[in-house]
Amino acid sequence: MAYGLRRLLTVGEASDAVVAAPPPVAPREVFRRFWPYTRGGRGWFVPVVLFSLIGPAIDAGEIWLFKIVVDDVLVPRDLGPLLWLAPAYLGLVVGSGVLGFADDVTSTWVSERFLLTLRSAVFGHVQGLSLGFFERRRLGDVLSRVTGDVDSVETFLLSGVADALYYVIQLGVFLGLLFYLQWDLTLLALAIVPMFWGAARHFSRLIKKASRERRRRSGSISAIAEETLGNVALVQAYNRQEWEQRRFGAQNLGRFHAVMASARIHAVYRPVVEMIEVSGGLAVMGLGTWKLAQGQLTLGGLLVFLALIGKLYSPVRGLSRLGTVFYAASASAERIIELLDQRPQVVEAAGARPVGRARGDVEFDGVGFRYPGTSSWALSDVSLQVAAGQTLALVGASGAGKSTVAKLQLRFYDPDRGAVRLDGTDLRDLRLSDVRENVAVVLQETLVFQGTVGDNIAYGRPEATQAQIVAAARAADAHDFIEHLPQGYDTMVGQRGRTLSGGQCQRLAIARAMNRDAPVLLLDEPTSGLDVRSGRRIMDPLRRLMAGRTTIVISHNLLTVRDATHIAVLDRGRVVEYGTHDDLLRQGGSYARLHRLNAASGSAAMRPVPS
Ligand SMILES: Nc1ncnc2c1ncn2[C@@H]1O[C@H](COP(=O)(O)OP(=O)(O)OP(=O)(O)O)[C@@H](O)[C@H]1O
Repeated sequence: MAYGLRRLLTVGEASDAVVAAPPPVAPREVFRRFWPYTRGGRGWFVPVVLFSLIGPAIDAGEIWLFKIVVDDVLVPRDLGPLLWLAPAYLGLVVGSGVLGFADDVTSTWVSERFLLTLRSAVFGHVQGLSLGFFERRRLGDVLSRVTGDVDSVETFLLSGVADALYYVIQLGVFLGLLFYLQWDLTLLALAIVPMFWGAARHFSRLIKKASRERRRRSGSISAIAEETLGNVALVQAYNRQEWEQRRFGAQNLGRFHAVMASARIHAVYRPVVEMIEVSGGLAVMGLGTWKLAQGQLTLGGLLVFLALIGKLYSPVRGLSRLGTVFYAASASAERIIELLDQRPQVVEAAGARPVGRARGDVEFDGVGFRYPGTSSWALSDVSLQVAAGQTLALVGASGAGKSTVAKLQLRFYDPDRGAVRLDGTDLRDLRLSDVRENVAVVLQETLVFQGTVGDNIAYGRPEATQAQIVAAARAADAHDFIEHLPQGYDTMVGQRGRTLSGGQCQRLAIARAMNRDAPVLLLDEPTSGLDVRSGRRIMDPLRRLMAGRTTIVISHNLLTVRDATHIAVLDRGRVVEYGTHDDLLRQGGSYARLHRLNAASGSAAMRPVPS
């Protein structure tokens, strides 16, 4: 029997959850962390407390009137007192209705205000984290925390506390009345309270465990759904639907088990509480009937006493249930705290200098960099110099470190050794937003947002006028195709530009960079993914974009590379060749070898392989 019960209350914590559980946090710490977010709604705490005081008083009044009805109307069979009792009773009911309305509206306002502040704060915090965080974490889980877990924190901090207060006041009022009526019967009724607490303590621990598991599984479900649906083309092309379905199913089943465990625990807990309550009630009824027989108590007195006991148990039960609710909510609070505790790896220095518009001199000076949590150097001892207006082309095998150079230039990461400089100043001494203000990017995978074509071009400079947007589009050779879209610049483009072709997306990205008009330009394989014709087609717009700007171009397209002032060949994080196109041809190294190969095959594309 004991074994069966233990199995019934077991919460399985399987190790296959996609998302790890956060470290536990003490309730006091949860309060300390979230209390500041109640600012702005605290003025309303006073009326909420006041309503909690009046509510039980009205309840007690109603019960007291009931006693008078029994003793003065029913027992003597006299209608007289009903003339004042009826309006008094109605008055109390109306009062309680008005109070209930005010209480509902204010407490919802306070709770929702808190949620409004907290959710925005969590979103703002997550947005401010460094790229490294997003490269390590599962986006779906982060989303589930911002949307789902935030709600539970409210229970912990506000509605839970308000309910607790309400129950304590109810307890005080009813206990006072009970002691006033019959102190010995009250003591007997209270004998069960320690049993309540014991049961609540035991069960709340189990419930917390189940809730933690449930939230973790919910995070895993969102993570898999986000990954699968976000890459639906890949999933379908490789017929991985069934595999993804199984992966999703496993987490879904994990959540099901966690919810079932929680339901079983609650289902056992409820009758346990009821049993304790009924035994208390029966004991009181026994002693009460004996007192009635002895003439020490009127019938009205006994009925009122029993009604009050019923009322008394409700806050006791409520308080013990609240314990379990608290524990369940704290599982979510832990997930939010873990998110809030993440610090951006890239932070702005205290006395960071504003830059304004930079000249555009870029320098990598003995840069060494390892991605957090990895042991190999993605870049080691990389020194590069690009004077304002010049172009540096980076070539190298896949994984050589080309994109890492771009990430350091944008200060998505800081180098572990050496320094990256803009106009001679270490990026770490400059204002972060200014560093990025001075760089425009065109990436391999073009990022197109849900919105109109015009909005997408204006993304980097929202204050741009329509004329500026059109000028940027013309320079990017995008104006013609935009004009042919159903609503021109007002045509909506889907997320990630699914409604545009690769070349069109790329020209949109060039227009966006053009509109941004930054002195430094980062082009990360802007022609990759395009066929030869589309690739050639964006060369002219690219050249127009590069004119007068410092450009770092990562490319295996010979046309872009040849134009560059300098070319650096990267191999396993090191610069192995550096010079102009002609220098490198003369040196006869891997660049020259590739160039010969390309010339022989007549192809414009080149991708050096490590020799
Ligand atoms: N977020 C990351 N965390 C850990 N390691 C990373 C991360 N991004 C890149 N790396 C590693 O750093 C090295 C350099 O990667 P990088 O993306 O800079 O290469 P790349 O030359 O741009 O390659 P490609 O031409 O394929 O885009 C690789 O070994 C890669 O595995």
